[in-house]
Amino acid sequence: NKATHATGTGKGVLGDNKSFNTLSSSGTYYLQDSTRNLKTYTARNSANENLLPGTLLSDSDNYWTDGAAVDAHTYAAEVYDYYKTKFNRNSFDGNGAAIKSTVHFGRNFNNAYWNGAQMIYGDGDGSTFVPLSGALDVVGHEITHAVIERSANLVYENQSGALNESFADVLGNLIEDRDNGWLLGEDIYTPSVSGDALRSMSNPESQGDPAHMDDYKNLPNTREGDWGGVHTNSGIPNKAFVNFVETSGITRDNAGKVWYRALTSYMTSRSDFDDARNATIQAATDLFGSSSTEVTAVTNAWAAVGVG
Ligand SMILES: Cc1cccc(C(=O)O)c1OC(=O)C1CC1
Ligand SMILES: [Ca+2]
Ligand SMILES: [Zn+2]
Repeated sequence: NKATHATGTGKGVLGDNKSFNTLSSSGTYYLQDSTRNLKTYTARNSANENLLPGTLLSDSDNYWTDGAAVDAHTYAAEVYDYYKTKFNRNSFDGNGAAIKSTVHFGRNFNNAYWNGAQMIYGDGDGSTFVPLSGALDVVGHEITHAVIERSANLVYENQSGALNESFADVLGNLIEDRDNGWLLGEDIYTPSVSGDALRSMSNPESQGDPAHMDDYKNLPNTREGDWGGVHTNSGIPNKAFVNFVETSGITRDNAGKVWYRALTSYMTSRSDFDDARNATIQAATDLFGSSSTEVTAVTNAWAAVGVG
């Protein structure tokens, strides 16, 4: 008998109820959404990347109690839908590529990343992080790394790497779509501390990150130097995006269209902050006209962080 679509239900990492597409085959349900080409696996706490993607998650009654898996699957569906409906992009490659997510990678693993082929989520150590798929902005960030790789393919070091991180933060928060929500990872970071986050786009300095070129951190291009500070110098383009949204009165959707068009039409692997400024000005010009308030706002937004 062939596999058929089913609807699973379950609780996410934070105990919230949700439903999602699963596949039913020979009496077993699988975490596979064939309408969006999503598959969610478990590494069963192995840290061996050679065993990825691991085991496709299955369940006997389609009621799922693995919160990390439920969130990885449902949030990947939300990210897929965002790219499809807002930008008419079918998956990260634009061609319906399978979005594979593996949860429970490693032990106490405080990390989440795109490894060039799939997403990998650790469970966190319970004090710095809870399972990292439990935040929509994180899942949006990780899948956007894949979109970036298949478009501008910004090299993950120095200014191009900081742009890679920034575009992932921007899209992650646009997809999460919270009121004045410019924090990253707030839902899964330090469960015993409220109000903090991994990063803040509106106030990078609050997490020790620069919000202006004057404070650009010249870190070594090594693992210890975070490849030239890609997760910290991202504060500068992040702040530029927040300036753009908050001074122009543009909708978040239209701001996202400007950034997406810059990324996919004008930026390349070695684009630096000045190139990103020019790309976003060109994209705003394409979409709203050279004398539009949007073009003025995006120009001022970069100037305010010392770019241009
Ligand atoms: C938690 C974490 C550790 C290392 C790299 C990344 C990474 O994906 O760059 C990472 O995920 C994030 O930054 C998400 C957005 C909060
Ligand atoms: Ca957020
Ligand atoms: Zn990242």
